[in-house]
Amino acid sequence: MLELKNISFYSEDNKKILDNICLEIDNNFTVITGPNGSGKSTLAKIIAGIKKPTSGKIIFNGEDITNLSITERAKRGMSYAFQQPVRFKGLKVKDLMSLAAGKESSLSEVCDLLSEVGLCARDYINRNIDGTLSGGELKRIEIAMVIARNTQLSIFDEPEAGIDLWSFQKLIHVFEKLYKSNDKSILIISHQERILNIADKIIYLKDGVVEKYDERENILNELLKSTENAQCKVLKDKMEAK
Ligand SMILES: Nc1ncnc2c1ncn2[C@@H]1O[C@H](COP(=O)(O)OP(=O)(O)OP(=O)(O)O)[C@@H](O)[C@H]1O
Repeated sequence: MLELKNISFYSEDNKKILDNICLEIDNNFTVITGPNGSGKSTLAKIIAGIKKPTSGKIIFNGEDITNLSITERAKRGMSYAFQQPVRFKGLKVKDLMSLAAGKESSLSEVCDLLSEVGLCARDYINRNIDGTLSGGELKRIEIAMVIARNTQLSIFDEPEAGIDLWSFQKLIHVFEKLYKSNDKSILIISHQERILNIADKIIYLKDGVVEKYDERENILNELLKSTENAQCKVLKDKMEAK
């Protein structure tokens, strides 16, 4: 479905952010994880068309989409939820859901979507999408929008960021349902063990390079162990410093 061929990305000040990424992502539930600053968001933005790679190609369903805009990619079946949600001036929540679904959504459809992401429909349906909504509320509305779009590939950048534990628990079910109910694919950038636990495949990025890419069962234990070891080392260093 999605193929990344030799994708590299350099910032304006010529810093290497992604180095020759080669990946094939099939119809499944894939999680990209890795340390802060390893290039996860940059890679997701390159896939969605928000950033252009410095070199390399992106193939989606056999078509080279490297030079296509976000809108053109969206038309071909890709949607993206930002780590920092965007505000849509002059639009109400219910309008946004209809726009995302590409049809006039009924009240009950919008209510279902909002409750999926843990928002009480009655309180939010007529709210304006503006600065009066909290970061977590905006984030959940944006996730609901991606669900409403129901495209072949949905990309979520750190859906857990700014979301309380209770809503996060619900979101996990939403992702599972979205993935299992139809043969759509999900690509999530996440540090959360609970999301890693439901992935089919995990991509581990480090310093702009794919260090590991495998089925969850072949990679997760090793990843968690290395995180534990890293945490132990920090603790040990702190104790030794005392
Ligand atoms: N336009 C830019 N100019 C300079 N550096 C950049 C630019 N965009 C990203 N970077 C740097 O590239 C690296 C990768 O950033 P990116 O946001 O992709 O990381 P990430 O893995 O998603 O991190 P996090 O887990 O903290 O969200 C970081 O060191 C970041 O500071």
